[in-house]
This record gives sequence, C-alpha cells and structure tokens, in this order.
Amino acid sequence: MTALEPPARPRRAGWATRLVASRRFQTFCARVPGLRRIARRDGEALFDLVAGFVHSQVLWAVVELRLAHRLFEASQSAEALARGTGIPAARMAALCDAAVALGLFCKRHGTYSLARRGAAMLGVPGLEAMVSHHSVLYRDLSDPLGVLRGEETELARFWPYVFGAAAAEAPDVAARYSRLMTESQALVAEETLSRVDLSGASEVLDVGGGAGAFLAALGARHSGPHLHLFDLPAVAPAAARTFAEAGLSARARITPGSFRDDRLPEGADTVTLVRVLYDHADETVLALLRAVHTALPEGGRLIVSEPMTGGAAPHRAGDAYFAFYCMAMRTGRARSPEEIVALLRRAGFGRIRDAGTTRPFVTHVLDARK
Ligand SMILES: C[S@@+](CC[C@H](N)C(=O)[O-])C[C@H]1O[C@@H](n2cnc3c(N)ncnc32)[C@H](O)[C@@H]1O
Repeated sequence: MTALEPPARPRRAGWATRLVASRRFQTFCARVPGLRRIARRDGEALFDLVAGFVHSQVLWAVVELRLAHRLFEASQSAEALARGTGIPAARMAALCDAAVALGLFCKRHGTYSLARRGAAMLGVPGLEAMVSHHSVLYRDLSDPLGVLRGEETELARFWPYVFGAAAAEAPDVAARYSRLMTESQALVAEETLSRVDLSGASEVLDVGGGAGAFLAALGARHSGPHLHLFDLPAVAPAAARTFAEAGLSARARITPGSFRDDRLPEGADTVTLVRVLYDHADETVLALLRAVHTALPEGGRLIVSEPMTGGAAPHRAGDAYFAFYCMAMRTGRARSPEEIVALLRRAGFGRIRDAGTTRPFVTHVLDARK
C-alpha cells in the first residue's frame, strides 16, 4: 500500500490460497504431472528465498578474496586460488563450486574460470565496493526485527549525514562514503541521462551532488550546461578534484553548505537530486523540495533520480532491497514514484512526468517543472 492508497478491507484467505497451503494438496501435486512442475517451481523459488542470505555471503567471499579478478587473469585450480588466503584447498573448492552454482564461475576438469555473469560483475562500476560494504548491512539484518522496530544500527553510522550535517564533518568519513557513491554513480548517471534530456539546460545545480560524479558525467555528455554542485563542506574537496580531473573546472563551481540549514544557491534553471531523498524523513524531504522550488525560476526543472519502490505493485529491487537498506539507515525510506510525486506537488511543482527506468535496481527518474 502507498501512502496515497486507501487500505483494502481485510479478507479471509480465498479457497485457492487455503488449498495451496494445505500439506495434503502439496503431496497430491507432487504426484500429478503438470501440477508437479508448478509445485517444483514454487518449491525452488521458496528455497531460493531461504538460501538468499547464504548466496549473498558466497558473493561477498568471492569479492573479498578477489577471486573474479584472479580468474580474469587465468583459469585456476582451487589449490592455486587457496594459496595465501589461509583457507584450506578443499574449502576453497567448496566456495568455487558454490560460485559455479550461482552462475559466477565455470568448472572444467577441476579448473575454474569466469562465467559470463562473473565477468559482467567486473564490468559493473562500483558493484564490488557495494558488495564489500554490505557486511555492515548484513550485520544489522542478522536481527531484522530490530531493524523493523527502528533499533540502533551500524549502517546509520556508515552514513553519518543522516543525523545532520554536523555528524558528517570528519573528512575521512565523508571521503569513505563519497568514494562508494562515486563508484556506483556511473550506472545511475547513465540511466538518468538516458531518461531525461538535459542538453538544453543553462545551469544544473546538483544538490547533494557528492564527489561530483553525476555532474562530471553530465558535463561529458553535454557541452552546454554550467555545472553547480551543492553538498556538505566535508565533501566539497573531493568534488573539486573530480572536476579538475575531468577537465571541467572552468564550467563547474561548488557551493558548500547544508540544505537543512542554508539557502540553496539560485541561478540554475535545472536542479537534480540524485540518491538524496531516500536518505531523509518526509519533513526533511518536503522542506528540501520547497527550497528547490524557491531556488528555481518560473518554468525551472527538477530531476529526481533514485531507486524507488513499486507502490501498488511492490518489486524486488525497491521493496525487498532498497526499502530495507533505507530502514537500516533509520532516517529515510525508499518511496514509490507516486509518493514522491505527492511530495513534489505539496512543494509546489506542477507538471510532473514519470520518466521511469529500465533498471529499477539502479534508479528511477521523475521530471518536474515549477
Ligand atoms: C547517498 S549520497 C548521494 C551522492 C550523489 N548524489 C550520488 O548519487 O552519488 C547523499 C549525498 O547527500 C549529501 N547530503 C546529505 N545531507 C546533506 C545536507 N544536509 N546538505 C547537503 N548535502 C547533504 C551527502 O553528503 C551525500 O553526498
């Protein structure tokens, strides 16, 4: 249910649901061809849910030991891969077999090589860094009820700005989270810029723009727009480096500040909020959207890009992953496009277009006009 939908009246489970849930019916299905196939598929899907956490840990171990990189260099035996890891060869073989089963590696005559999916993993910018930092989320999710009840989490400390600008003052902490965001930004920028055309913008203000990766991608794609980044003071030096390295310093400027405490700079005809809203509570988001509305000229444009939930039709990426990730961060939440549209309307935005996504696990884009 989204915040906009009235709740449906509670109904008792229908006869079909009660039938499928009965042990006798399941036993019957296992014997009847046709039904047997459906029952087996359901069984496999349920088992995948049961085993999902273990699959993630296998992936985490593969990333941590850089096995995909080593197999990219040359196919190898488990003995060779085990050397220097402190893991016995037989256990390394078990890990590699698990990676074969998950479609990451291939195995031939006891030698392992990269499967297509394992190779693709190396080609996805930021994926390995994302997997690595998930150890923090997994520790929190070892007590999912605690996360659901809103108890303290380790992940919230990983992203200290969720507690306000002052919490994110340490440059090393800001550098750590900015690096992770920068590495994963390439796909987000690619998806966002394929959904909306920003070539005609005169100045784009990226609020919460982090280390500048989104503006750098925008600047590389379109030569017209001036680039303006707004983020916390601890993050600004990394953005300056990004622009210098991309040869964009002459087109780019940076305003350090907090959107909780400071006015947003004016002058941009387009504002972007990329992976910012889901970190914050509704009141903070509404205040930020109102501030963006004030900063924009009449007809100005706001692009919101971040992973969203499915609303009336929950989906795996938004509802079973990002919603729980945000919950573990404690302050924000993943929202459906409809919920963000409602907040945009309350902030004064009129024409709003859902620019959609082809990859909901990367981002989803909304395009609004003042
Ligand atoms: C999840 S990161 C996204 C960074 C970048 N937009 C991206 O997608 O890679 C959220 C960003 O919002 C910034 N941020 C959080 N609170 C802020 C505040 N009060 N004022 C300005 N920026 C803030 C953080 O420093 C961080 O760079």
